[in-house]
Amino acid sequence: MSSAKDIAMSAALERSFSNNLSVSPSATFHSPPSSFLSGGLPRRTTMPKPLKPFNTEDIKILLLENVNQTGRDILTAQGYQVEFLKTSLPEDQLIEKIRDVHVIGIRSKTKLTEKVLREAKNLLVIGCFCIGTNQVDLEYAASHGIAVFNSPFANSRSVAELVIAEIIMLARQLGDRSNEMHRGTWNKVSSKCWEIRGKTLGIVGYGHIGSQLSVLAESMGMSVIYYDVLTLMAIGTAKQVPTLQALLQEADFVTLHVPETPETKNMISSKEFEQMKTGAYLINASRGTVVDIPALIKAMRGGKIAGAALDVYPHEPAANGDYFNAQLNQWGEELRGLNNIILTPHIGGSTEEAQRAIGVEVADALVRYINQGSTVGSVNMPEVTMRSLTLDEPNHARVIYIHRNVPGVLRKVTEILSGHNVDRQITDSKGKVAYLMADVSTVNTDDIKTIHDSLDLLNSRILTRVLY
Ligand SMILES: NC(=O)C1=CN([C@@H]2O[C@H](COP(=O)(O)OP(=O)(O)OC[C@H]3O[C@@H](n4cnc5c(N)ncnc54)[C@H](O)[C@@H]3O)[C@@H](O)[C@H]2O)C=CC1
Ligand SMILES: O=C(O)C(=O)COP(=O)(O)O
Repeated sequence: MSSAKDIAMSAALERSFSNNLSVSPSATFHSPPSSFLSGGLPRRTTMPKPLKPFNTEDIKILLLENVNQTGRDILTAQGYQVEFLKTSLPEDQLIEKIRDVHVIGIRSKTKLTEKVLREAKNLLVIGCFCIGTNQVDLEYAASHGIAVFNSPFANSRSVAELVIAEIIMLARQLGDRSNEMHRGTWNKVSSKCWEIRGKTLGIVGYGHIGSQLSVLAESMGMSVIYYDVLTLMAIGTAKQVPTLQALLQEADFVTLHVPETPETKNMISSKEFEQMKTGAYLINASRGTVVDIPALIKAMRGGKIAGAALDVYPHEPAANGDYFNAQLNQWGEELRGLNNIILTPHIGGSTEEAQRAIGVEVADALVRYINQGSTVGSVNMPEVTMRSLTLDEPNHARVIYIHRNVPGVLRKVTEILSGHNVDRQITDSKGKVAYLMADVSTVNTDDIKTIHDSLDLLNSRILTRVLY
């Protein structure tokens, strides 16, 4: 029977068949860093050391958009090769780079379209170190066996706090007064400056951010109404309204917290501005496509809208630097010329607290997926996990078979595994893709190769991985 080390070697070899990993002859087990153990998998009282599968130095990771140090530390501690860039990349450079890597970490700017992903022949997993996943073609990724993870709420509080600040800034025209003082002008006015106490906040999209904001706004004396496509539990004394129109007609401040989808594109346009109260305010910290910017400019110039705060834009640059001058948009100059408009460079989630938490959460999810195949928290794969195999379980292998969700697959997989003891197995599906995970024992190097090759020959195969 092979030793655990042999099996790790063979696992690395097996992976090289499906993922073109180069395999170093020095594959060994290392004691795992603490992050490996902190991933939310079942713990035992006397914790056997989880196996560190295959040669982790073979895993190549590209991190873009200044992913936080916490995340980089977790990934480098695993021994992976981590390349880090502060900015996003233009499409041609992205395509060049993505061909080579097994993992890519991005934030909201990097567009992983079908065109880009088609070139990503070795890619196993994408980490979105942010909330939004609209920048990734999730369906294409899933149908090619690429799992996608994000951080669903680690920056929600930061966004909600930014919006609170903006509500008061707009109500008191703070941006304009501050700009005037910077230019040396003393302009003390109270006309059309308001307290927020007693005013109505209309929240569009009552998810993680919207509901957090609801709590903060009520604690400052605002009344909260919200509109959402789902019927959701109201927090505090907030009230759900049945239509967007009902919200727009009643709210003094309208704030948007919906994802970017075809339905939310230009959700707030001329018709919606017409429906808003005269003198109302608009805040958009969701996605730039949700607001029709020329319509906003018109509504502000005509006095219908008394102020606006924009954190997000239809086109955002890959790196810090000149924006309105560099971007091909006709309205940049017009926006800057308006009164009482706050323009921020997509900083809703940009706090130390949020970025550190996101770094840890997403990097941990990537490690669990790469090393153990666990898809818990994935946004485009069925959620499947099992406890990790440990050093006191030699001659085991973990089989991961991502396949098209069609009839008859399980029978064929069972046949392939039938010569071995299947210690545990779990399978689940999401749409057209299914994910099967099985731990088999009494396997040696040749067995693993046979299992891998046989699974690879099935018509239903999307991706086969054998770990340990
Ligand atoms: N400015 C920034 O830095 C940040 C922006 N965001 C953006 O904020 C968005 C919202 O974030 P979360 O609250 O965490 O998302 P979430 O998924 O928790 O909540 C979104 C809510 O919008 C609702 N919704 C979806 N489509 C809708 C529609 N057509 N009409 C009405 N409601 C609709 C959903 O049912 C859900 O309740 C993210 O998708 C992201 O695009 C998120 C974090 C930071
Ligand atoms: O979390 C999100 O969806 C955001 O919009 C924040 O994006 P960022 O990480 O700042 O690129």
